Amino acid sequence: MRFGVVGFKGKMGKVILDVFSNDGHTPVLLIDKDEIIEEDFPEVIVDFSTPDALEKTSSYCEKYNSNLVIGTTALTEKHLKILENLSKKVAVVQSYNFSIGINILLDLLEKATKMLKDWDCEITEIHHSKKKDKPSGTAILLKNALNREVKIHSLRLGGIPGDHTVLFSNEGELIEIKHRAISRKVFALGALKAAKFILNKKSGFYTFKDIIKEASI
Ligand SMILES: NC(=O)C1=CN([C@@H]2O[C@H](COP(=O)(O)OP(=O)(O)OC[C@H]3O[C@@H](n4cnc5c(N)ncnc54)[C@H](O)[C@@H]3O)[C@@H](O)[C@H]2O)C=CC1
Ligand SMILES: O=C(O)C1=N[C@H](C(=O)O)C[C@H](O)C1
Repeated sequence: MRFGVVGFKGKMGKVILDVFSNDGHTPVLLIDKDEIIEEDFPEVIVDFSTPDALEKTSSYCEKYNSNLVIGTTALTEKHLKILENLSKKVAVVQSYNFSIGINILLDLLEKATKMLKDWDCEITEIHHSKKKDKPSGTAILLKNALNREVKIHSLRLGGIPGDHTVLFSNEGELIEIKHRAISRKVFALGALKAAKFILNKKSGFYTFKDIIKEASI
């Protein structure tokens, strides 16, 4: 496929370029804060950058009729509205976490929270010191799956790609449900799976959870 990357100079952008190129796909549009390299029209644009880039990303999707995979976190209502409108014209996959493990964990939590409704519950997330947003997008997804008020504890240190733990405890027991991304490649592989999924779709809004359900992982 011909693909574009928004945020191509960033940590995720570089890994996405590597993973997509190694799978035989061709980068034809590269966008970062201060540079645009436009060689051809992309069938899919992948955006792991910053919420401020979204209007530009959306305008490129419209210009080229490109489908969009977006992993950028810290989106507000305004950004979600832009994505909703865009998804009437092209296919959009949006997720705050493109790992398979977290998306399975979301399903498990919906069940666990019902079984453990009288237990205390809190979330911890640990990421590299360069991460700009807090709490992580994934922690917000986990909180939504728990469907109750829970505290999120955020730590920023070193080069950790992404650890998330949900803790349930009563007087005598502690259950820890933990996910660790061992490298950023896992998110790029998820983005590739999403890009292949929407390649020939006309329009619509999807999450990564929809995709792994349909593909049976
Ligand atoms: N959904 C997922 O699975 C994952 C999401 N992320 C998210 O992806 C985003 C990027 O993460 P990193 O690569 O670690 O950050 P980063 O800071 O290393 O890279 C961001 C890139 O975006 C560029 N950028 C800034 N403003 C821009 C603009 N207006 N237009 C175009 N490009 C612009 C920056 O110059 C930089 O190259 C974050 O929101 C992060 O939370 C990260 C990993 C996994
Ligand atoms: O910024 C990151 O690095 C990550 N961001 C996502 C998030 O905010 O949840 C996903 C992953 O944890 C890595």
